[in-house]
Amino acid sequence: MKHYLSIDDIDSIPSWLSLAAECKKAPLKYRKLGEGKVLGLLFFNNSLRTRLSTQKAAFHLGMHCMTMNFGSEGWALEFEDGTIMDQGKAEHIKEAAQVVSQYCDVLGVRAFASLTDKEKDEAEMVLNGFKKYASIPILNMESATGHPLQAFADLITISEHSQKKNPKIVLSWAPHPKALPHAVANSFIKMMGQNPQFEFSITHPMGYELNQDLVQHIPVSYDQNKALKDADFVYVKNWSAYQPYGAVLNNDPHWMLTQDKLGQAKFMHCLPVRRNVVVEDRVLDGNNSLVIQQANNRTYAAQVALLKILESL
Ligand SMILES: NCCC[C@H](NC(=O)CCC(=O)O)C(=O)O
Ligand SMILES: NC(=O)OP(=O)(O)O
Repeated sequence: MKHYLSIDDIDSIPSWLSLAAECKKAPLKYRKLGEGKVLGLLFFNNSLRTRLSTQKAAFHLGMHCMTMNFGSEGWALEFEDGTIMDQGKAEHIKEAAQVVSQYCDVLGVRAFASLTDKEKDEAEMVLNGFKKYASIPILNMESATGHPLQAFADLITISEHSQKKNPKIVLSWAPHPKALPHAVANSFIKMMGQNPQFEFSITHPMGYELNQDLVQHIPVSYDQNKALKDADFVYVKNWSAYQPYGAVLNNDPHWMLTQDKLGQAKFMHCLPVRRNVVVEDRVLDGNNSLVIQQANNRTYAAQVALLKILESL
């Protein structure tokens, strides 16, 4: 039984990429594989793309899909062991995960970072709670520390649009009114770092350093203009500070991505994006924006991950 919890669960990036291309060309080719199988999707947070693209991927594979907005419709879950449950939490993860495992063959879970409790977030309390107590494979649909379906869709998009063998790819922080998780940036840097042919770097204001265990030797610049020079792909994302955890330190509007800064590069963002805060209209409405293609590739990223899981059952 295989899970898709992080991009470390990809056994071979080239073979996943070619399978994604195959699924994109002939989406129904593997429709027998999931026949009679049920995919359960539990959302503890909002979603447009992940919910619909994963359902579409399941449809392509012949699976039946059951989706629940768990955060608003499920019983509030307790994750700690040995708690006296006389407060707000009505159900323990131990029962919930085992019960769901009887109804489903594969389980997708979306559970963002709290951004208040670093220890629980880093321990992936919700995702790993389901992994521990469910008896079926788990698909990460954005957890506290990673968004591996997004990162794989981003890699598909870059491979489709790259004119060069060694494209220059820059991840740039941008302002945002809210404190946002690190998950998208974390999985993206991990994915880019695994491809030595990419000339990859990160730019953000001082204080927005990401988890050093993931950044490792990837070059980081505090000078956005310098970092973006001659880039082929500019991936924009806001994240809150990692230290102090979850803080919004700086909302300098000068970090918004403009057409002038983008130049000839392709623009990428996972969406949803706040126009004229994160990126100006001209970029999103221009010919160099890949955001719609990225969202389309979410279907094939999910399809490959589900296909690999189904093959392992
Ligand atoms: N799944 C893609 C991104 C989800 C989330 N963004 C958000 O919550 C944006 C919400 C807002 O703009 O209000 C994030 O950054 O991890
Ligand atoms: N990019 C992404 O995961 O979008 P949703 O949050 O809408 O699913």
